[in-house]
Amino acid sequence: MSKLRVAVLGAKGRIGSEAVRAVEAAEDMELVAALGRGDDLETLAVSGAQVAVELTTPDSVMDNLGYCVRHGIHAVVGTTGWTEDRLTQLKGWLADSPETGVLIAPNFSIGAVLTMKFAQIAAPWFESVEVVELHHPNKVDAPSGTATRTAQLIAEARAEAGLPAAPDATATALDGARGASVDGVPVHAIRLRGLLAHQEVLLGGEGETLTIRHDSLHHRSFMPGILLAARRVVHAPGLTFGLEHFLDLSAN
Ligand SMILES: NC(=O)c1ccc[n+]([C@@H]2O[C@H](COP(=O)([O-])OP(=O)(O)OC[C@H]3O[C@@H](n4cnc5c(N)ncnc54)[C@H](O)[C@@H]3O)[C@@H](O)[C@H]2O)c1
Ligand SMILES: O=C(O)C1=N[C@H](C(=O)O)CCC1
Repeated sequence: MSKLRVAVLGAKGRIGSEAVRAVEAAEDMELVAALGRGDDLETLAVSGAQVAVELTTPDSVMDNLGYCVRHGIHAVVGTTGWTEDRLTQLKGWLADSPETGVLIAPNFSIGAVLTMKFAQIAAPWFESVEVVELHHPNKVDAPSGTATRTAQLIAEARAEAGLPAAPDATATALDGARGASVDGVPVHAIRLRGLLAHQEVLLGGEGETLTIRHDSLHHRSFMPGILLAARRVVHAPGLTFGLEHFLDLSAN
């Protein structure tokens, strides 16, 4: 059987360099290109890449995806910084290239995907909820893409259940003391040397609290999700947002 031809963009970065090793080690894949900042995107077409794994920076991702979609190269995207405007632009490009698939995953680690799912399930049952994300201090965006997505899913679940805003009597606060509000859910971002990527979802009701915590301790935690996504995205035209759509998360 022919191998899946995979390229990595951001190949010298923290997660990109790990992805290069993971693709090289995968028996059903061939690493056909490994691009860093300033490298010629034409390499992707010339190398015959079927899937580009995009792990660069929020200022580079749109140009890279524009190229991939124009050339019918499927993409698996871990880069953060997604806004409604960016998603609308990407969907427009995909409409002109209907056989191309793009998977955007706020987080590729299975534990983080499950954290989001568990938080979504728990959200309607608790009065209070806050999200704390903790990352290495070289991270350029805050809050993390994972925390933003987690808060959006929680807010949707609370709205569907008809829950009012969480109780909060704060009358005076220093700017930032109550975190950033993502759809009404407070999100707090910690940056600390020694950390990689961690998240806590804190839920509270009368007389009880529930804490859902996930820790990525090594960039290897993201690799099974990236490889799975690369295998699946070639069969999933259009935009898929969230790795959970490529996993069967239904409980037996
Ligand atoms: N979804 C996930 O599971 C997940 C996990 C970890 C990191 N991330 C995200 O991935 C991105 C990269 O994270 P990182 O920690 O590896 O950052 P990093 O700064 O270590 O790596 C980014 C790399 O991309 C390169 N780059 C920038 N523009 C480029 C371009 N146009 N073409 C090719 N390469 C380019 C940079 O030179 C750098 O080497 C961030 O947005 C981060 O939040 C996502
Ligand atoms: O290290 C990073 O940067 C990470 N970024 C993603 C995010 O913003 O959620 C995923 C976790 C690691």
